[in-house]
Amino acid sequence: MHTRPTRSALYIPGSKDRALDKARGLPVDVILFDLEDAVAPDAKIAARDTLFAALAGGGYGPRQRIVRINALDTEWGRADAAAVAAMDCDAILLPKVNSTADVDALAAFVPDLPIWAMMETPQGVLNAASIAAHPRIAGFVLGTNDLAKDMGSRGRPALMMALQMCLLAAKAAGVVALDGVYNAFQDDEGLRAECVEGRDLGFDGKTLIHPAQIAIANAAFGPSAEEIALAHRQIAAFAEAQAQGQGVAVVDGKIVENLHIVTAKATLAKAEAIAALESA
Ligand SMILES: CC(C)(COP(=O)(O)OP(=O)(O)OC[C@H]1O[C@@H](n2cnc3c(N)ncnc32)[C@H](O)[C@@H]1OP(=O)(O)O)[C@@H](O)C(=O)NCCC(=O)NCCSC(=O)C[C@H](O)C(=O)O
Ligand SMILES: [Mg+2]
Repeated sequence: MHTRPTRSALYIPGSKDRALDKARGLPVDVILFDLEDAVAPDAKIAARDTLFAALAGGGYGPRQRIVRINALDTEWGRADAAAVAAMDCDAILLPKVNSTADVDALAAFVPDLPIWAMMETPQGVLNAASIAAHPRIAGFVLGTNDLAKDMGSRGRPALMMALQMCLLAAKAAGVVALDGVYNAFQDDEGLRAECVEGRDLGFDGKTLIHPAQIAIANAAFGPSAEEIALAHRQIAAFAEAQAQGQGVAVVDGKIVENLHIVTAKATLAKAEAIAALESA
């Protein structure tokens, strides 16, 4: 189980001082400092220095700091990787990962940092299982815009098989899986519905493009008060059943077996980790 909360992961353009500064006070679990698509081509080289200085300045607290570089086959990718290796961050995010060869290539530049993979190409999705199992991979981020572009598809239902293939691969390998962004950043109801859907599919959190999206993702991907209360009741009922020599308890008319207790304990551990993060 992953212990650090990843309910919300906000992309921040690595070129924008104001947004980089604003992020220090945002209640987000993960910051995705972007050198790729959020940065215009003529600003990419300067963005490396801007981001290096922002990270060196600190102030991001317990949030996970992950830097997305440009792909290694672009004119910026290799220099980005070398620059990120010297930055004060928690992980590096590689876009458009097609296979483990891409991960190996990046690993040569950054011997120490955990690597996260953007899953956003048809080839990458088909190779999801081997990419997730790569020993340097710590997480998947779904790139639903690029994937839809490459697929020539429209709408989230058309991507569902790809999302689930990436999820299966991530779960089998025990790495984090974050859902793609919701582009209509002023549509709260649409975002909420997509967060709930992503949570129910099994994603660990949602990638975001605007600070106004954070609270919605945090609420959807964090355990609710009802879920926490139910977990306590399941654990207590199961302990009582066991004390009476039973292997099954009943709570709210539903059976509770050992496997449900594993989930209940995971819910409580997640709630504790979120509380610790929010009080840090
Ligand atoms: C989407 C935006 C362009 C909207 O910008 P803007 O109109 O300026 O927003 P606001 O005026 O509402 O901003 C209010 C304040 O919030 C700050 N802000 C805005 N966005 C961010 C952010 N992402 N992080 C931190 N702070 C942010 C503004 O500076 C304002 O602050 P203040 O001036 O103090 O009031 C904009 O939100 C934006 O650029 N978002 C990021 C876009 C991005 O990162 N895109 C790339 C990642 S998504 C992707 O690549 C998908 C994937 O690869 C795929 O294939 O699917
Ligand atoms: Mg993309």
